[in-house]
Amino acid sequence: MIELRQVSKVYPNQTKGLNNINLTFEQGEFVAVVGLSGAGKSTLLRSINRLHDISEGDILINGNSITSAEGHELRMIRRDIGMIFQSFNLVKRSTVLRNVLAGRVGYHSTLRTIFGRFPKEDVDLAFEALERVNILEKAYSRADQLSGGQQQRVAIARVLAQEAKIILADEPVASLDPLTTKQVMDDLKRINQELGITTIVNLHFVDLARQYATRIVGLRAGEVVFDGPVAEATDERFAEIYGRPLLEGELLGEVSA
Ligand SMILES: Nc1ncnc2c1ncn2[C@@H]1O[C@H](COP(=O)(O)OP(=O)(O)OP(=O)(O)O)[C@@H](O)[C@H]1O
Repeated sequence: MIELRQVSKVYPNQTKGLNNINLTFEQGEFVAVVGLSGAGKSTLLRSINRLHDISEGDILINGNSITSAEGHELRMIRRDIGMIFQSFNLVKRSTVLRNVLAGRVGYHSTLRTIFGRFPKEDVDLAFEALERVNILEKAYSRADQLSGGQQQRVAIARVLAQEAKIILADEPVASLDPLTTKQVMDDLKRINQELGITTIVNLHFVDLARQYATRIVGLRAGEVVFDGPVAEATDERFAEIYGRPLLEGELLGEVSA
């Protein structure tokens, strides 16, 4: 479970990224966070795994405060949280397998991982993860030889190899075409259902959020302005969230197979 209690984030230049956020995410939920550019979606995700510090409030991961954790405790909490970024964040000149094995670094000493000496169980986990996202045959390809969609699936496999219990995906499909978008979103959804990994996805496209999530959180100017099931997330409600009717470009249209 993830709990945000009265969380605010003020950037050093005084911009308010989040304003008194109270949210609870149960284990196994698939939640889409939507809102216009600058609404605070990235700030929210980055706060959850403490990629940056919050200014006020507390964030609890399975009852443990990540806000006040340090050293070993912080590393242990972070090990359970996998991040997926719009830009994939792979080591482009390394093989796919090496990139997936990077998900295991939190389990070993730095020295061991610098020399790339991962135990066989880790390699088995990495192959299993690649199989789950259907790119097993790319294991020995260089990451930069893969298409954008395949690279994003490597990033998902890395999180699986990490054995993360929470996936935070920050605009994971923003640089992908509609077909690849569907494949990546399908992977995320399948993993959520099969493994019960709590998944929080920032999405720009409202339709995509409605298609994949079970719950939608709407942000505006750093505040939660909608939190409910997909069925309640109508165009009218989104018009309220956005402060104006939806534009064509904010609706992707149904992504079909
Ligand atoms: N490093 C930073 N320094 C100062 N202000 C920032 C920083 N990062 C984000 N902000 C500001 O915080 C607010 C929330 O930004 P955030 O990136 O979280 O929004 P977002 O909903 O993810 O938007 P986008 O889709 O454009 O990334 C915005 O006003 C933004 O300009």
